Amino acid sequence: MRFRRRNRTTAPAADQSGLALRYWEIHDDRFRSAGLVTMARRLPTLTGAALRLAWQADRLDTLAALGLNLIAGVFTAFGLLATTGVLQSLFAGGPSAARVRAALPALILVAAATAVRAGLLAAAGWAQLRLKPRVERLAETRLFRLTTRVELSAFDDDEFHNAMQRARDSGVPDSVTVVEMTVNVLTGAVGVVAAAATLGVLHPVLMPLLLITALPDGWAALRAARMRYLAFRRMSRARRRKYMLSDLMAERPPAAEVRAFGLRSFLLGEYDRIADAEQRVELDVARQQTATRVAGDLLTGTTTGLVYAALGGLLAAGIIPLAVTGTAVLAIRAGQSSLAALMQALNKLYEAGLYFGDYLDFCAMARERVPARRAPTAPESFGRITAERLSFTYPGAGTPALCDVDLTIRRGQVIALVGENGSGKTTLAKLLAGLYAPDSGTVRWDDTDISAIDGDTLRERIAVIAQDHTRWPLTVRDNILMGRAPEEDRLADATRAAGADQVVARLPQGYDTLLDRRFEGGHELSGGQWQRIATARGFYRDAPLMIFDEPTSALDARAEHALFERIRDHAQDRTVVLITHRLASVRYADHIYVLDAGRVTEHGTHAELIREEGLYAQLYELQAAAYRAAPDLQPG
Ligand SMILES: Nc1ncnc2c1ncn2[C@@H]1O[C@H](COP(=O)(O)OP(=O)(O)OP(=O)(O)O)[C@@H](O)[C@H]1O
Repeated sequence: MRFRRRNRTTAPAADQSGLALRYWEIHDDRFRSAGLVTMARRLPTLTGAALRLAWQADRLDTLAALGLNLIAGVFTAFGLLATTGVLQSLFAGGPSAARVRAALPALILVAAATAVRAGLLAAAGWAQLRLKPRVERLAETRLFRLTTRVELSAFDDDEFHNAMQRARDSGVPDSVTVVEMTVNVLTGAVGVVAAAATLGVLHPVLMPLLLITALPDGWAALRAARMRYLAFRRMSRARRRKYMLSDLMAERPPAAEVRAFGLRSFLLGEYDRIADAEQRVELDVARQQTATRVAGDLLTGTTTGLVYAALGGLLAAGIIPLAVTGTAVLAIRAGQSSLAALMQALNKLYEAGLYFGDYLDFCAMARERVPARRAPTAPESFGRITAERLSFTYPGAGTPALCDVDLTIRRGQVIALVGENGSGKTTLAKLLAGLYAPDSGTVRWDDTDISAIDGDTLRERIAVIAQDHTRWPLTVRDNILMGRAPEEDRLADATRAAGADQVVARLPQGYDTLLDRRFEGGHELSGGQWQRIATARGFYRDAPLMIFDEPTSALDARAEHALFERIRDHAQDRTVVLITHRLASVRYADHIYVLDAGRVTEHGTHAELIREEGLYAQLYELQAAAYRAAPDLQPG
C-alpha cells in the first residue's frame, strides 16, 4: 500500500455531510484500503511487523507473553474436560454423599487447572505490561530517526506532513496496541480452540454451534472500528490545522502579536469552524456505530437462543446425555466469553492495525526520502566551488526558484549574493550547502560533484547561519555548541567574533543561562541578541565554507559594521557566501552575484557592477541616496 497523490484542489468542494470543504479538508482516496477484505489480507503482515517490533524491544517478554498464553489455553481445555468428570459423577445413581466423594478427584483437577491457568495468565499479563513502554519507545525512536534524516524537501510536502502527523498521533501509540492485541487474539483463539475441542470431544455437532453465536458480534465490532478509522483519516488535515491554531492561541512566540493585532476572535472563529466540522463527523460516526452495535446485539441474542434450543433438542432426542449437556453449556459459555474476548481483540487489532499501517506506510515513505549513504566523504576543503546550470523548483511550486545559475567561488573569497526579495538567494545558498538537491545542474568542490559524496560529511564542512535561524530553547552554551564537543577557548573566540560576548556577559548564568522563558530561570533575548548567538554558532563550527544569510538584519549599526569586519577577517583562510540587502557592506566582497527571478543577471566586483549600471547599480544608488537625502542630518 502506497500513498497516492491527492488532487491538490484548493477550490471548495462538497463532502458527504454537505460541508463546504477548505484545503485542509480534502478527501483522501486511500479510504478504500481500509476495507474489511483488504484489511484481513493485510493483518498477517501487520501483526508480523508488530511482533518483530516486540521481539526487538524485548525477546524474553515477547516469548513469555505468547508462550504463557498458549500454555494457559491447554489448561482451559483440561479444566473443562475435568468438569465433565465432575458432572458425570454427580449425575450418576446412588446416595448423594457417595456421588460427591466420587466427583472429588475430578473437582481437585478442575481447581488445580483453574489455579495454574490463572497463574500463567497473570505472568503473561505482566510480560505484556513490561513490553508496552519498550515497544512504544522503539516505535517512536524509529520515527524520529527517520524524520531527522529525510531530505529537507520532504518538509515542503503536504502529503508527507499528513502522513507524519497520523503516524505520530496514532501510529506510535497503536504499535503497542497491535502487539498487545496480537497476544490477546492468540489468548482468545486458544480459549476458543480449547472450548471448541472440548465440545468436539463431547459431540461433533456442538462445535459449529459455538462459532455461530460469535459471528454477528464480530461483524458489528469490525464495522464500527472501520467507521472510526475512516472518520479519523478524513479529518487528519483538519486536525493538523486545529493543532496549528491551538499552538497559535496557547504558545508563547505568537502571544504578543495575537494581542497586538487583536487576532483572538479571528483565531477562535477559525478554530470553531474546524471543531464544528470535526464534531459533525464524530456525531455522525457515533450514530452509525450505535445502529451497527444494536443490530449486532440483536443478531447475537437470536443466534444464542437458537443454539440453546438446538442443545435442548439434542438432549430431548437422547443424542447427548444430561452430564454432557451440562458440560456443553459450560463449554459454550466459556467458549462464548473467549470468543467475545477474541472478537474484541480482533476488533481492536483491526482498528489499531489501520493506524499502525499508517505508521508503517509513513516509515516506508520516509525511508524512500532518506538520502542514500554515499561512500566518498567530502574533501577536507576546496580550492574552488563551481555551480553549473543549477535549476531548482520547490515541490508543488509552479515556477522555478532558480534557473540555470552559474557561479564560481574561490577559497578565501567573500562572495555576496544580492537581489530583491524572492529572487532566489536563500535557495541558492541552500543548494550550495547541500540542503536541497538541484533538479538539474551540478555543484562541484574542485572536481568532486557534491551529489556523489556523503551529505552528512559535506554539511560538517559548511556552516550555515540561516536567515530564519531557530531560537533553540536550550542554554547559551548548547545554542552555540549545537552538539559539538565543548572547547572553552574556541567557544569564547566564536562568541567574541559574533559580538555575542557582551550578550553572554549580561546574562545571569552566563553560558549556562537557559534561553526559554517558559521554564523557571529561563531568559529571553532581543532579536539582535539572538542573531549574535546564531552567528557565534556558525563561527564555532569552524568550517571551510561559511554561509551567512542576512546575518545583520537585526543588528544595530555598530554591531553590523563590526560583524562585517570579522566576516572579512574570517574569510582569509575560509570562504564566505554572504547574503545581505545592506549594499554598503557588500561593496567589499570579492565578487558579487546579482539574482533576479531565480537567474544570475549580473556579476562582478562592486566597481564593475556600478559601471554596468544594471540592477545592482540601481539598488546601490537607492540606498546611497537615502543617506544623501538629508545632508543637514549628517554628522559634521
Ligand atoms: N520552502 C519553499 N517552498 C516553496 N517555495 C519557496 C520555499 N522557499 C522559498 N520559496 C519561493 O522561492 C522563491 C525564492 O525564495 P528565496 O527564499 O530563495 O528568496 P530570497 O532571494 O532569499 O528572498 P529574501 O530576500 O526575501 O530573503 C520565492 O518565490 C519563494 O516564494
